[in-house]
Amino acid sequence: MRKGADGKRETPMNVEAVHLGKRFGSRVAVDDLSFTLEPGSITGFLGPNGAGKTTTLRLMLGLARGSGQTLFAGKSLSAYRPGTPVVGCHLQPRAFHPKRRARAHLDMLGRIHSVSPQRIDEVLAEVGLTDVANQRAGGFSLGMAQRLGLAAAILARPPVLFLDEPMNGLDAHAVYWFRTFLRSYADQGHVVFVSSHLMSEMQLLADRVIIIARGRLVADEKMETLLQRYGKPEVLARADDNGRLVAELHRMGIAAHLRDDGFVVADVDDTGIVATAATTAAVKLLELRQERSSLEQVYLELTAQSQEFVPSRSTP
Ligand SMILES: Nc1ncnc2c1ncn2[C@@H]1O[C@H](COP(=O)(O)OP(=O)(O)OP(=O)(O)O)[C@@H](O)[C@H]1O
Repeated sequence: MRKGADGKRETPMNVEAVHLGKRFGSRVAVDDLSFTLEPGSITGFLGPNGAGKTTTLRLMLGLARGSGQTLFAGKSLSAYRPGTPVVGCHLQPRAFHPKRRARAHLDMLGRIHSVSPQRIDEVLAEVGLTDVANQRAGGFSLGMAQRLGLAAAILARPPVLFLDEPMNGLDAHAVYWFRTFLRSYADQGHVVFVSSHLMSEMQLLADRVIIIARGRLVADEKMETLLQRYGKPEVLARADDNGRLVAELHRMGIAAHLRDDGFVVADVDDTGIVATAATTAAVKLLELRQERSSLEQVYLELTAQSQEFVPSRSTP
C-alpha cells in the first residue's frame, strides 16, 4: 500500500486504456488500442519508429484528442479534482525553460499540487541533482535533463508514472540508476509505463511488455510469457572441431550453423542431443548451454512486417 502526497495510505491504482484511436488526416496513428497497466509493475511500451507510442501516451494523458478513453482507477483524469496527483509524466528530455534553475523549475511545478519545499529538496536528492539545484537547467547534460524530467514527474508522488524514452542518450551508470529507481517506484505499488527502443534494457527493466506497430497491438504479455511463447530455445556449443559437430548434427537431421562468434547453434532444446552428436563425431566439447531468444530477437520478428521507415537499399 502506497502513501499519497498528503502522507495518507491509498489503495493502488490501475490504468485502463479502452479502444484508443487517433488519426492525423488520412493517417491512422493509433488504431483501436486497449490494454491495462497494473500497479506494482513496470510495463515496457515498444514499437518501431512512428508506431504510435508517443501519440498513445498523449491520448491517455488528455494532451491529444482522439477516440476511446483512459480510466485511472475507473475514472477519467477529468473526473479528479484539479491538482490531484494521479499521473506524473516525462515526455520530453528538455521540457523546461533553459534559463530557469532546476529548483525553481520544480518549485513552479510543485505549486500545482501544493508540494512543500522539503519535498522539492527530497526529490532533488532522490534524483541526484542536489549539488546542481541552483544551476540553470539549460546548461544541463542530457543525463541531468532526464533526471530533472523524472524529478518533475515524481514530485507529487503520483501513483502512475508515464515516461517516454527516459533513458535515451544516457551512459551505463545513468541507465543503471534509472532502472534501480523505477524498480523501487513500482515496488511501492505504483504503475510505471515506459516507452523505449533499448531492447536489452527493457528486458532487464520491464515485468510486462506492450508492443504496438502501425498503431495496433502486437503483443501484451508478461515479459517471461512473451519470451517463452515467441522465443525459440536453442543450444549453443563450442567444440575443438566445430565443422565436424555441425556436420554430425546435420546428419542427425538437426538444423545447425556456425555463428560468427565461434559457437555452433543447434535448433534443439536439449543439450543432451548435442552432447550425443559430439560423442558420435568424436569431437571434444569446450562449452555447452541452452539459451532462449532475447527480447530483441522476439521484437524484431514480431514487428518485421510493420516498420514505418525502411532504408530503400541495404548499406554495406
Ligand atoms: N502532429 C502530428 N501531425 C501529423 N502526424 C503526426 C503527428 N504526430 C504524430 N504523427 C504521426 O503519427 C504516427 C505515430 O507517431 P508517434 O510519434 O506517436 O510514434 P512513436 O511510436 O512515438 O515514434 P518514435 O518511436 O519514432 O518516437 C507517425 O506516423 C507520425 O508521423
